Amino acid sequence: MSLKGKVALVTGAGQGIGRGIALRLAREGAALSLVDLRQGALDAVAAEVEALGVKVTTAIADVSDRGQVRAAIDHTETALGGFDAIVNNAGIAQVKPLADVEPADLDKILNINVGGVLWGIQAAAARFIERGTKGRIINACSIAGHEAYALLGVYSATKFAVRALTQAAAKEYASHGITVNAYCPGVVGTDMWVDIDARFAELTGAAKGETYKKYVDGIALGRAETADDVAGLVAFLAGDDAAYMTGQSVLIDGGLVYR
Ligand SMILES: NC(=O)C1=CN([C@@H]2O[C@H](COP(=O)(O)OP(=O)(O)OC[C@H]3O[C@@H](n4cnc5c(N)ncnc54)[C@H](O)[C@@H]3O)[C@@H](O)[C@H]2O)C=CC1
Ligand SMILES: CC(=O)C(C)=O
Repeated sequence: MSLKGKVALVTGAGQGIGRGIALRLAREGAALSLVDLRQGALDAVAAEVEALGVKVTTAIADVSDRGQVRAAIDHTETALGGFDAIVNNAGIAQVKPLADVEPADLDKILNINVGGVLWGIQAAAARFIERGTKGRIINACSIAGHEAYALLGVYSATKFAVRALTQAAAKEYASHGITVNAYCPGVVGTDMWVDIDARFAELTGAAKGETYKKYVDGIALGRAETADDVAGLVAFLAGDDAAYMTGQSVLIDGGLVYR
């Protein structure tokens, strides 16, 4: 598929899955607006994107802040001359037994994982409608959005919420030709999983690496997922071949959760 002439904004683009998505969309010809919390990380990914021969810009924004998300979209249009797709990828994990969750924990993860996706949907849809763009909204869900995991209960709840927002937004914006879908990765070897594994070790006494290995051992295709595995699905969702698809939260996990 070609995304030549399209402009895509990716949040959480400074590393991990977001970086992989940015590079893949760039390889398909899209101009990229990279959004994250850390300028150094954004600059490094921007250099990789630029080397692929497409235009790129960066913006610092905390996705839990609605005003900052809107400002990042404004910046994208000004810098790249358009805005066709948003990938609401930024998210955090939290490993805790439900009994130990504090109000501040809940606020933080809801504000980023659910608020960040909601503000991205809201701001992108408003701009697409204003411009008459049949835009694409693509959200980060997870296997944990289809099946909740012990010690990842609140994280799982945020991903169930992303699935709900994806369905509701698809219904609300379909009449404008805007599609809304989500990708649901399994176990991707990013820093997020390094942290999850370390927290499981603290809480359960598992050896370092043991929890990650246990999860990966459950994957039918026999290996951990890469950011590029996820990015291929996101490129499809951003492209013409997905024009008739909306409201779906698609599992891409090598065979781990079956729905
Ligand atoms: N790693 C995995 O196995 C899986 C990850 N996911 C989801 O994929 C998405 C990306 O995950 P990873 O790349 O693994 O995570 P990561 O932790 O490696 O990278 C996340 C990026 O998001 C940025 N970020 C965090 N909070 C932010 C905020 N408030 N505003 C702006 N940027 C922020 C971070 O600075 C970082 O660059 C997340 O939504 C995650 O829940 C879903 C399923 C599996
Ligand atoms: C990080 C994540 O979504 C899982 C369940 O691996």
